[in-house]
Amino acid sequence: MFMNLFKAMPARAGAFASMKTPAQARFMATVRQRAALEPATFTIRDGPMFTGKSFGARSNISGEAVFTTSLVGYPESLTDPSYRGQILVFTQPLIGNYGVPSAEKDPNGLLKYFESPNLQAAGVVVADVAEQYSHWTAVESLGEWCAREGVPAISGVDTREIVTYLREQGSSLARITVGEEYDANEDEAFTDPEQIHLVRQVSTKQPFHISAADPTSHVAVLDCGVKENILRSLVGRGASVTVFPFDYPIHKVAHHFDGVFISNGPGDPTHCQDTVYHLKRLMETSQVPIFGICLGHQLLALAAGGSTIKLKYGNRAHNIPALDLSTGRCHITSQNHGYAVDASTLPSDWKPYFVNLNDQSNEGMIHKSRPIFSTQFHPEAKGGPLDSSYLFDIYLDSVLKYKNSQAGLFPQRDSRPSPLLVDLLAKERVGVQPTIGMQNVAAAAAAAAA
Ligand SMILES: NC(=O)CC[C@H](N)C(=O)O
Repeated sequence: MFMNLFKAMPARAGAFASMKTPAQARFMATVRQRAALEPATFTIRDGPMFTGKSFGARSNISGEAVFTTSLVGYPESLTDPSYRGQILVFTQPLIGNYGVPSAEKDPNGLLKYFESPNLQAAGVVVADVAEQYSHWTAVESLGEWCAREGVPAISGVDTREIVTYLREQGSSLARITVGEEYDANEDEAFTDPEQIHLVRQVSTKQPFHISAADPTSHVAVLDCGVKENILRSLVGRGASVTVFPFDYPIHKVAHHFDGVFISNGPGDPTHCQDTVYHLKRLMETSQVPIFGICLGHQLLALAAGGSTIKLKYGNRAHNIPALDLSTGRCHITSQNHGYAVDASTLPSDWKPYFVNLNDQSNEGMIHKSRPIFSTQFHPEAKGGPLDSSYLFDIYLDSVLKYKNSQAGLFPQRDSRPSPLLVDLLAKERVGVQPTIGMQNVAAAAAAAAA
């Protein structure tokens, strides 16, 4: 709609020249800004090329093109480390109308509005970007944010056609090029994120600690690219968390904790063989309750002896029905994944916990006799439905039970983190490099300052 208006602008510009109200002035400013936008192309390898307008960073990138059908939550999705290396295509045609919030932190030191400190997706594709935004939390537009973070973004393309293609061909490598047209039909023009250890890029390099206000338990979190709302969901329910790098030998420290949690994260789960081994050893040597989400679910399944598969185009949406096989109740769930656990490979002491009612893919598993379970969907869902957030309550109930049972068995045991350790540990992710785009922005700034 806006694009059509834009096309009509040159003929009508004179008619607006005498407008005076602030709203009209803002409108004119937007139109002028849009007129200044550079052309950009979105090219799918061995597929079609789409021409539109750049509204983000002036750089070229490639990555795996995936699509989400979520209607809201673009600041959360774009800062979700699970999207590292991916070009995110939004099927919701108008994106950006409520702007982008700040990196403000809550009283626990966790980001209030983002899922990680930086924009994680490699690129952004929308049909129609809103340059005018309005929301009480907004501090900048989607375009300003993408430009500041070094992430290219393209609008004015037919996302229906892109998604139809991706649904038929499956997730594909693609490229965003800003400026004049570019022949990207050469293999070297496309980086395949599947060849990159993405979890290593997004995981904290050193442990960090977040204390709950009035802690009742202490949980060890394996950070494979943890979403901030997972930490909020644990800390908000009274669990202090110590967050470890994804390859930390968690089985060696688990006896200091009341529970272990395995986070979401980007890429192929089979890249994380160290984590899989540590989880296997953890389940052999400890009775500690374990909960895994998304990549965490896939890693736990690999550690249990199961296997994972790559889905044709994945599930990325906020309204996917998942049936709880233990209760027969269906939950509407938030999802973002390209891989799935092959439920037929689960060993006999495990059973499927949830199943996807759209495509019958596995949505979770649960141990038959121990407090260990995991879900493919996101019970912490931000944005998205909160139907399944009760799983955090179930997990933390088992954490408290375990804590009390251990106190009975080992009266000297104290799982509270030592004040000295809490003091020494960082309070946020350590040494995580932002996306390549952001690194380019930082390098350019350093070069300009030199
Ligand atoms: N959100 C996630 O943790 C994604 C898991 C994994 N990278 C996948 O795409 O399946």
